Amino acid sequence: MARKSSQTRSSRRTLPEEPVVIPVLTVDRAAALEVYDTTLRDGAQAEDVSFSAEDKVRVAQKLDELGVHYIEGGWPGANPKDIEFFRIMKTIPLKHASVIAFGSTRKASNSVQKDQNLQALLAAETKTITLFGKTWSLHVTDALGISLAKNLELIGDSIAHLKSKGRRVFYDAEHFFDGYKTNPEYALNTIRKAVEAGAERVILCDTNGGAMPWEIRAICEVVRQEITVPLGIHAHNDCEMAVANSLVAIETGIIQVQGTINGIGERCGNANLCSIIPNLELKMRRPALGDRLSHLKDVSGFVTEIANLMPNKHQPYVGDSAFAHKGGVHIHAVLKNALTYEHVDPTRVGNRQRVLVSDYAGRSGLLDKIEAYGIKLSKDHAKVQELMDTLKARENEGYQFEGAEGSFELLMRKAMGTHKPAFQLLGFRVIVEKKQEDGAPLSEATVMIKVGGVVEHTAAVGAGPVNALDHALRKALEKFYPQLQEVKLLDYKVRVLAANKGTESKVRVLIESGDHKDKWGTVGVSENIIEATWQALADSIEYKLLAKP
Ligand SMILES: CC(=O)SCCNC(=O)CCNC(=O)[C@H](O)C(C)(C)COP(=O)(O)OP(=O)(O)OC[C@H]1O[C@@H](n2cnc3c(N)ncnc32)[C@H](O)[C@@H]1OP(=O)(O)O
Ligand SMILES: CC(=O)C(=O)O
Repeated sequence: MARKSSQTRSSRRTLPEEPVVIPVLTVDRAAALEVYDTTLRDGAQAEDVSFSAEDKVRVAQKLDELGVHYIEGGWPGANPKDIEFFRIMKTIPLKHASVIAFGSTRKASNSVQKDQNLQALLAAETKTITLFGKTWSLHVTDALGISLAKNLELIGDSIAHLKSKGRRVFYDAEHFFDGYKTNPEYALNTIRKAVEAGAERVILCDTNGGAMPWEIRAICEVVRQEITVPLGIHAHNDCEMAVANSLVAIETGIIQVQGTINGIGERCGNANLCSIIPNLELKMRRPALGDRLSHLKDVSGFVTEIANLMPNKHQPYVGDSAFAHKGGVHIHAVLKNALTYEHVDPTRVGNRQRVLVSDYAGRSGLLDKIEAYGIKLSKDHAKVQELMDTLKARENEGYQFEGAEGSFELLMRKAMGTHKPAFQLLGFRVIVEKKQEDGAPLSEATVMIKVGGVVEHTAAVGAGPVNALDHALRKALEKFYPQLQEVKLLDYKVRVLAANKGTESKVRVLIESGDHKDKWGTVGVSENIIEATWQALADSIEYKLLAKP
């Protein structure tokens, strides 16, 4: 069967009549927007994230390809890794972005000349420096322990010093919204001071992420009347408002938006650029990256990998599930016209439509899958109903085919009567032996299989029973099918089904395998973890050996 990639499917995307346009309120729609990425600085402040200097360089290059305008690379006064990053970046030409060093205003006890933080910022040799300072009287008195007047001095002379050394300065007004709500006049005085000292941008920060969109709108509108330099917004996500707050700020005329890829950042994260950018481009018609928007999913995945985080499938726009349809009613409609259940075309952000196979699907979804293998059947064909029944029965037993397209393809071929098994299992045995209380257990597996008329019997050891079984099976099969040498086990997941049965529970094993050009998932279910593993392993091998074009 020739399988067509689901990526090649292009559902119709048409509307019978034009929708009414609800206008956005943007004051100055013509003003060019600046996308300021702080994945490498504020994103690195996320729990569980740690970038090496080399990681940071790779991410910076990727962000440059994406076309962001500014990349905040780190705080050079904070650690040697960040100093190293700025050193390396001096030797790497970027096409679109400028790299920015970040740090605070001088310490109250230091002069600007002696302040180590300002010295390190200058030593990073970036054209632009982003300096953050205190806005909120609470922070001035309780965190810094200085007078309100002294804080204004810190802001003014730190910025003026960096300007005198030929740097452009962007000023991050930390806790601007909380500060404004407590003492509006003082909050405005801090940013007036920054502008007077030469700051070219003033970025209003919702540092604690506690502001609501209507507060952001009202306060930004006041600041727009007071401050002549272009403004920015830097929002945190503690109330899950960071994206909304950033967009509302832009609607009031703010031109720089700060955020991180995938929204990573301290506590609940920063404003997610992977949502902000497509919302700007596709919903507000404000160009941010232009034709590079379609690189967004790729960049999102790259940062997840480098940060060593679990991908969030359900992330808007760029998650694997963002355009995945599971409900039968949805699938039925979306296959006729994608607009029925998709708010935008997934390809605009580099994503794709997916139709999932599950017991929530009806025959339309199944037919779509079958058609992807080049088979045309009518909706009421007996085979379709038979396969649907098998699928639902399997899902009822605990199988899940959403992440196991390899097992699904085998199931479908078996139902259609076109599958020729590559081997027959005659038996396996797995032994785990522990001889001493403090000794490591030994795992050994033997496998007997038949290929054509030839019986093969092999044994292998492994790091654990699964590994031993995998080794023994491959050892038995590789002389018949040398192409199996290129198959790698990429992921192995076990999920306990109905945990209330304790160690008697059924488990579902999901295996992801891959070779140099393809990746596939397979599944097994049993009360016995080794049997569940066997099913998933055997499917993985069978899938690899399918005759494909
Ligand atoms: C909202 C934000 O995300 S701001 C960025 C936050 N990010 C980070 O803090 C990550 C990097 N930070 C670090 O590595 C360290 O905190 C350093 C190197 C900057 C400072 O380390 P230390 O000198 O040991 O100070 P420590 O971390 O204990 O305390 C922070 C210091 O900064 C001072 N400080 C904080 N904000 C400001 C400011 N806006 N202006 C001047 N000084 C400030 C505090 O008063 C305190 O100084 P003190 O010890 O003299 O009272
Ligand atoms: C500057 C910054 O990161 C903040 O205020 O959140």
